[in-house]
Amino acid sequence: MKVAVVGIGAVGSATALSLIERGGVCREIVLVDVDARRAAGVAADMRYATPLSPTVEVRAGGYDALAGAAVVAITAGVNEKTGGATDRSDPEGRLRLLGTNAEIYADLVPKIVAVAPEAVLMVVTDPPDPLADLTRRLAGHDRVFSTGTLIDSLRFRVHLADRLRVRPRDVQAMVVGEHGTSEVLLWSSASVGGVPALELLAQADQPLDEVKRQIEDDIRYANITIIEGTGASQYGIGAVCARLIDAVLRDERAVLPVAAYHPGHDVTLSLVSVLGAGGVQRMYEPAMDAAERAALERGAAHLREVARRTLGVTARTPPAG
Ligand SMILES: NC(=O)c1ccc[n+]([C@@H]2O[C@H](COP(=O)([O-])OP(=O)(O)OC[C@H]3O[C@@H](n4cnc5c(N)ncnc54)[C@H](O)[C@@H]3O)[C@@H](O)[C@H]2O)c1
Repeated sequence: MKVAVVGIGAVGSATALSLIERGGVCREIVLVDVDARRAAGVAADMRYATPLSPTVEVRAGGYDALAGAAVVAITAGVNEKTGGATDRSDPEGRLRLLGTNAEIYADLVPKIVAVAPEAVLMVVTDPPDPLADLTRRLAGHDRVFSTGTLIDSLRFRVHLADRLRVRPRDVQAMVVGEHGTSEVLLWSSASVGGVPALELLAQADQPLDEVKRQIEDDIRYANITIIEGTGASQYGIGAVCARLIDAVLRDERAVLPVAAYHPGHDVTLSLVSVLGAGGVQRMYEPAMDAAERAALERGAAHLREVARRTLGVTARTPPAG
């Protein structure tokens, strides 16, 4: 199996390395970047890690090298730092990057689809949900999903686990909606070993509202906290990308909060998605209380408005081709 990564900056490089280290996900990894020398340098560096993992080849190439790719991860474009989206008080957040990155996608998606018409396209570039809507349209097919709120859900689990002093793996907690400022943390269903997380947090000395607000801020602005330290969030998302590619290639039908076009909301957003061959196979609405549901509806309406305003289309516009 061949996997391609388009955009070999911080996120693309972390994705490729995670794929190698995860092991056994694919036989070949192709790296493509508008800066061909950069892609070649990263491939040359990573090749030396491959003898430590199950057999995998890494090489750089042009778009022609995507022929036969089963999954293409698109990580090309400006990040929050370069695109000026690092202000915690800005309600638009990552949506500020849409204009610039939509132009980049308009250039590269047709090139990908021309050589890899069967590939599942995984959108990682910010803002991933509107860009997945655009990609679906440009590609002319529905095998498109975005990494959505899986990374936010992992952050939720990690910060809850910190507070509750348990390992994150044993925390069940999900974020749905937009991968962005309108995302919705599902506090009502967050649990540890079947015990509601809110009940456990209420036993702490600190007032519950304060704890919730602190955790929400940690998650909502995790990207900015990371960027203030390193300039780019990359390792967490790189691991997420490799995990999702694995789920697609093995047709796992893994149940994960990733984003795909949802006809009911008429936009791409994250719900409970079944991920396997071909991308997202089904989506379910998770249990939500009234406030969470209202927040999800508001976020979806905002995403629809963004699609109309910035892309000049609604996601319902039939795919081209
Ligand atoms: N979905 C998520 O959860 C998530 C998490 C972290 C970052 N991101 C996003 O991922 C994107 C990449 O971030 P980064 O930190 O790696 O940025 P970066 O600047 O390090 O890398 C971007 C790469 O894209 C390449 N590129 C630009 N235009 C291209 C084109 N037309 N064709 C091919 N390659 C092109 C650049 O040469 C560069 O190597 C950003 O939009 C960032 O905000 C998303």
